[in-house]
Amino acid sequence: MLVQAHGLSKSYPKVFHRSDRLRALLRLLAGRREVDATTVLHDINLEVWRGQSVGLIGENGAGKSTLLKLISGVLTPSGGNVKVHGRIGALLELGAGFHPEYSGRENIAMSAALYGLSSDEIRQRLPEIIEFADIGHYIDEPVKHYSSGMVVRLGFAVVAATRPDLLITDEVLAVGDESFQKKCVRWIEEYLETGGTLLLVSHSMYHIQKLCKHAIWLKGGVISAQGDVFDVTQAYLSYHERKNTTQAPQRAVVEAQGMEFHLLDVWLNDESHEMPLLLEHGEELRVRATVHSRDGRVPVVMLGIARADSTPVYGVSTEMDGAEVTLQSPGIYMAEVRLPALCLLPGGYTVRMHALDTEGVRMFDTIERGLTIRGNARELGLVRLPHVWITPDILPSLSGGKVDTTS
Ligand SMILES: Nc1ncnc2c1ncn2[C@@H]1O[C@H](COP(=O)(O)OP(=O)(O)OP(=O)(O)O)[C@@H](O)[C@H]1O
Repeated sequence: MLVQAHGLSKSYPKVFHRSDRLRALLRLLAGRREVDATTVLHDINLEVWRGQSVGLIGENGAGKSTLLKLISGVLTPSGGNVKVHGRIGALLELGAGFHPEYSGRENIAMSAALYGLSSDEIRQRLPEIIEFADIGHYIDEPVKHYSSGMVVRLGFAVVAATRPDLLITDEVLAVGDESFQKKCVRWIEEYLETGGTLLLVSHSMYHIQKLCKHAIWLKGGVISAQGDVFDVTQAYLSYHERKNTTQAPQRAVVEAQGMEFHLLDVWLNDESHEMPLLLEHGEELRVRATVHSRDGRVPVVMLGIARADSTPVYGVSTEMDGAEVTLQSPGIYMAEVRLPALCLLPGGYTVRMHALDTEGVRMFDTIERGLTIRGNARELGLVRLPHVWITPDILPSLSGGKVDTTS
């Protein structure tokens, strides 16, 4: 086991207002040491095994960064304890660990030394780290002149070169540009394939699902759910869906218009209204979406089907199938996918179309439509799978060759 946390908690003193500070000072002067505190993490029990990839999700202020800082030793717990049996590579706050006055090159040397690389190793790996960071002549400029993206590039390049036992990253993928994100995702995938362990904080469920097999949902400083990444992210997303239905709907529309890839509309069998589409079991489903691309780049479009209780059924994208989207007018693309003889069992489903960037890495927009499959079926589950019962009457024909399956 790589990480073991027992009853971990963290409190911060309550000193948000001037009056809080004054009260704290008066207490100290009166010889009382205890101060009012807010507990932001309560009784966290956690185990991470070697080779696991764990996503940490939750709303703003849920305590994700605090938990990562406790695990990486940047903060000390107020209660409980955490043990890490291995070398940690942590990408936490932007630029933490870099000296602003020194150049990128000098900072690489200092950070790599802190990670335990010898001066020979640093000299050997420097070109590879500089190549990974790929920030051109800025490598010899002081870090204080860097953009946030450049700082992340430098940080990731150093951590990648040191290949830690446990990689801890906090929203790193959200800062870099698309090509760097892609490079980081590829590096993390390779790192995991070769036995690495990952603890990743991200607000992007796409990245969490792509890189992690397990997930932990932190809510108000306690673990609300943990387990299989799809179960936990689905539970988290449906919690948000329920929450958002009680909020003003205009917000989503306004936000969507500022997006790089914005879904204009989604049609199920040529219908685009809010009412669920009614379909007989075994009929064809056609799903069409139009996407506005702010700078004209070609989007990746993804289709997802889930049962009404959020159980995922199927997901596929134009990128996975190597399918092209159609340019309709400047900046407007259309994607259509047809599912002949849809084998979903009768019930309520949600069809989702997602707009992603050209690389299929970042998800920008989602539109959902309801789908009701009608029909009489006593079978259980989500889909009707082709199958055959081996009955006495067809048994003799088995020796002759293949058996036809019913569908
Ligand atoms: N140094 C600090 N002093 C006081 N309170 C703090 C401090 N750092 C964090 N907090 C509080 O602790 C809570 C958890 O913060 P944390 O940064 O861990 O959340 P998070 O889940 O990472 O949020 P986000 O998604 O916004 O990054 C928040 O309410 C925050 O205001």
